[in-house]
Amino acid sequence: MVSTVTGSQTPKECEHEFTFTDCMYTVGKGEKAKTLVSDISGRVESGLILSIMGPSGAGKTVLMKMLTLEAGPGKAHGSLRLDGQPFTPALYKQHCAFVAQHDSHAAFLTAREHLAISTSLYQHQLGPAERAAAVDELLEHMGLTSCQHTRAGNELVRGLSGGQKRRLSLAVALSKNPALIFLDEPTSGLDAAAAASIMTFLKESASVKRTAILCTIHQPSYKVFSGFDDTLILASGRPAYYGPAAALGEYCDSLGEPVPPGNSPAEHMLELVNKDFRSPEAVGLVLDAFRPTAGPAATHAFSPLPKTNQAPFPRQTWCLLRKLCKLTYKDPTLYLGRAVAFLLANSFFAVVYIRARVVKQEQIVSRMFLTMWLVGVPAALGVVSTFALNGEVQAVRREVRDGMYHPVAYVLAHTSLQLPMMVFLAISAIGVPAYAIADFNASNFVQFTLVYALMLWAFECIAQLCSLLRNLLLGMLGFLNTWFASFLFCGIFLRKTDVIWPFRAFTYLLPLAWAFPSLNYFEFIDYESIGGAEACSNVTEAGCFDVLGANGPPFRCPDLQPQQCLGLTGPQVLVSLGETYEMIDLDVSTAREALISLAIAVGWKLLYTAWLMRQCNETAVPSTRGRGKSAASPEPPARRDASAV
Ligand SMILES: Nc1ncnc2c1ncn2[C@@H]1O[C@H](COP(=O)(O)OP(=O)(O)OP(=O)(O)O)[C@@H](O)[C@H]1O
Repeated sequence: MVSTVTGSQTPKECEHEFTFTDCMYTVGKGEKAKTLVSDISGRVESGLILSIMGPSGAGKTVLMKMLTLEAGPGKAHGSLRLDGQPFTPALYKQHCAFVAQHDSHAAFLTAREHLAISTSLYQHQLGPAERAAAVDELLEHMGLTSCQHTRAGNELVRGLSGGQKRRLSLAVALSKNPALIFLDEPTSGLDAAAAASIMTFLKESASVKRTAILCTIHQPSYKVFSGFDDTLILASGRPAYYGPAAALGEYCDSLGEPVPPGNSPAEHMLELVNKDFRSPEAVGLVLDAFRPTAGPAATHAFSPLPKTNQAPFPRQTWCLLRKLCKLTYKDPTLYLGRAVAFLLANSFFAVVYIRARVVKQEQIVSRMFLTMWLVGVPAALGVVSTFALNGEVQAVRREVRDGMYHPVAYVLAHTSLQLPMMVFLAISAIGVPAYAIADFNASNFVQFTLVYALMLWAFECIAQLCSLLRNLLLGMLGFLNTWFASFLFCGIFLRKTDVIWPFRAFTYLLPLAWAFPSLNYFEFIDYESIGGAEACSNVTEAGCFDVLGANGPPFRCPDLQPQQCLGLTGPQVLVSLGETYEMIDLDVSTAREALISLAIAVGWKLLYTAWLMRQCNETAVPSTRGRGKSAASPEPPARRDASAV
């Protein structure tokens, strides 16, 4: 049995301190309730690194999520305090930063550009020269000066190495000057040398920047482990050791399990508590031997937490807009690549329907269907946005939680760029295919383009909404299904009135049904003389298709088959088509339809914004209820001292 440890004297004065006491996390209810972590306590202060280690399934991720106030499926209990104050989402936002296990940099921005953006948001009070100096200092501090102009890269684009990316993530976090940084597995996926170099930079950041660092780590090498000040080892959700990393070897001795020569204490201890290597009873003995130590009753004196103000809202929007513009220029995925894809796809359809380029009776229906393909196919390619934005939104959620900017600033910046890009995409989609190849009526080019751009924007907003689904595949399927519903219920295949409820809602809420009538109107309305089928000349003589009286609407002879003659002028054609395809209408109010399209797009955008804000604000503060008397005013635990074991 290991003796109870009195612990070293916690410094009575320190800059900042984060404590977590008596932490417990449970999922499920009643008989199915399961405790994932329990009885976990620890503390970390400025300048020190606390590592949370444990074999796979020990509860590191659960604990890290709980400490960073991330909402999860279960209930968190315990007391978290920063400088003695209850740890709230607001305190987290102001004074903490999180470095996720998977870096989420914009692949096409360089290390310097990433830091320039984070610095101008976090340190907005500095002038341009001071900010540039701050970026230089961060680059130098994290050893990134030599690769400052290298883009971050991703699986497809070469860029920074894994270790450099991790250091860039740390540098971005440091640009906030946080009191506390949480790191999730900072060395995972790195080779031994890169992991050791990360450790060096972490130590330096803690001591030079006076940051408290708390990180989870799976299996540290000796070099990495020796960089930690304190360590908390978990197994089966319980603490197996908490104290100075340097004292772990002695603790193993006291357990009667000395560290074998050539092994690191961390490696040895992790084997002692790993159920894959030892029996549950043997692991249980190690866990039972651990005695948590009560903290000293002394009150601490802390330096005041720095006053951090988020950049003013217009500045946030402006910085994000600049970042997004830069990305649009450098990253072809989102817009430039799609513009080319639209051009190629629509050119294909224009060539397939090449005979319809001559406006004559036999080709009018083909021309209408060509319009449908020119509209429908690029709309479906909005799925690319769901894919691209799913990655981006993960970074946005994290940055918003870390207080870099407000989610509405991001939505505004994104929308300000998105709107002109929709016009650009519309021109790419129809410019050459519709007007050069298919010879559409150019007199309404501007109106046609604007309605088309509005329709694309509505789909873009739907794609954005789908990108919020955490499962990318479900997001993409969600978008494609919505697009398909829009296509099916656009009014060509089914009359609105024939669609049963609740499916009829699709005919009102989705964009194609509102864009298609206007686009056909703009294409056909100005044709003054349409040649073709012989029947048409007879028809004219018979008086059909004439304007009734002076101002009446055009009409078609009741006994005339549409395939014989659809009309000699654009308005007549619109009337004829409208008899078969209900949504085509000579009397369509294009302004009204455009406003409805706009309202649909704005509706989807508002839905997206609300959901994004909800995701960004999903936090869970552990409750202290139901944890007994000690939980009401828990004391932070004392660090174990090497000499005390
Ligand atoms: N939502 C949940 N419902 C039920 N059990 C869960 C849930 N989340 C996690 N667990 C369980 O809690 C335990 C701890 O999981 P956690 O992900 O924290 O482990 P870990 O230490 O981070 O492991 P690794 O290093 O492999 O990531 C595991 O046994 C896991 O199966």
